[in-house]
Amino acid sequence: MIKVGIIGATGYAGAELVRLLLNHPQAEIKWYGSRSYIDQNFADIYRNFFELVDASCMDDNMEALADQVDVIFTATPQGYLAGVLTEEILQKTKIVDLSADYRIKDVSVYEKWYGITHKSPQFIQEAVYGLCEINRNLINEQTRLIANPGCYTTCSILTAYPLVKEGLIDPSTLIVDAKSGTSGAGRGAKTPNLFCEVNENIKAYGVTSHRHTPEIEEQLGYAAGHEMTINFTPHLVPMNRGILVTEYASLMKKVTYEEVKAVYDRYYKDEKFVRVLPQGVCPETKWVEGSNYVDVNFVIDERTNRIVMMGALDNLVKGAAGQAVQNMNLLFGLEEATGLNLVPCFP
Ligand SMILES: NC(=O)C1=CN([C@@H]2O[C@H](COP(=O)(O)OP(=O)(O)OC[C@H]3O[C@@H](n4cnc5c(N)ncnc54)[C@H](OP(=O)(O)O)[C@@H]3O)[C@@H](O)[C@H]2O)C=CC1
Ligand SMILES: CC(=O)N[C@@H](CCC(=O)OP(=O)(O)O)C(=O)O
Repeated sequence: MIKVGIIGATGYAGAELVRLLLNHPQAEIKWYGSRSYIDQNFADIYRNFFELVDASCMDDNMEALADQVDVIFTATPQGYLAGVLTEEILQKTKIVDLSADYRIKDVSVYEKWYGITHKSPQFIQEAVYGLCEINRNLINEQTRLIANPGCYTTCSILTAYPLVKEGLIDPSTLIVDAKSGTSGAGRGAKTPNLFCEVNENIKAYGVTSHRHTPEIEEQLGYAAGHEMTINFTPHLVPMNRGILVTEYASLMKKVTYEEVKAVYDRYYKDEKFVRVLPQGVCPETKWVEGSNYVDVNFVIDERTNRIVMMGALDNLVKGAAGQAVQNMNLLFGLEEATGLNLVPCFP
């Protein structure tokens, strides 16, 4: 059994990790880390775990935890892991970080967009960007630190990746319009996320300044083979879970539906968690909810010579905890989908 510790188990992403790991045949949760609920029953905080979890919340002492577990998931705010990570910890245990601390290779870019000083940039180069469909060859039993991609970025990157990589679209024209349910903002109380602010409403935020912009640019830039600059506009919508992205770009040449479909199929036909939908079917968040799937599709607009690419995923599963478990499986040489055979739920 893989012994697991979760720092930030009491947050939305951490609690989703608990839900997934309870069903994982080879993982055992040893540590439910918290900051505000130390010594309280975990199942008193999230009553969906009543009679399923019999454990109290522990503190966030990474040094003590590293002696006891094989892997630590940090589902904590930006800057937390960078502030506590040491070489000693990494020598004892593996880490899958759900925050953005190690996702961006250029520390000055991280510091500019996040507005915080990175406390341990010496580990940035070592961290592997854990987008399994693209980087699985870099993740193995020797890997110590995974920078788990987040919800908007996973959806945005996987939706456009094949066409950027194949040079079918002009990367300089890419526009990513994204929508998220409110669980994407975490469990902490914030006025813009109160019921009356969100219900019956839809609003853009972080326009031209959202911190996921450089992450998408960096990763799609690797696919393009050169630096990219994009527009990324997130919106908050009155749903619990779900990310929907609609991406627009100019085509480099005239292409048919069949040609583009063949490209998507070439990249994703063997990918269990990426589903390329049939012609004319647009991805919807409700068809991926509770699962580790990303649904993608596209429509060519011959009138404007642009292509519209679409993707949908569950922000807490493929956008966070599910992807983190996928990475854990690779880190321990397990079949990548172990514990992740989750059928989407509806209604
Ligand atoms: N929500 C989502 O859809 C996604 C989130 N993420 C990322 O996952 C991480 C967690 O997000 P989310 O679960 O939404 O956030 P939440 O606000 O719901 O949870 C944050 C967690 O971190 C703990 N925590 C907060 N501050 C500290 C601290 N100083 N020291 C130790 N623990 C602390 C909290 O503990 P306590 O509650 O006990 O105080 C809580 O368990 C973030 O980095 C986020 O960007 C990534 C992808 C998707
Ligand atoms: C709705 C909402 O507020 N969403 C969050 C994204 C949370 C997340 O996924 O952050 P990381 O991918 O960086 O981990 C936001 O826009 O900041």
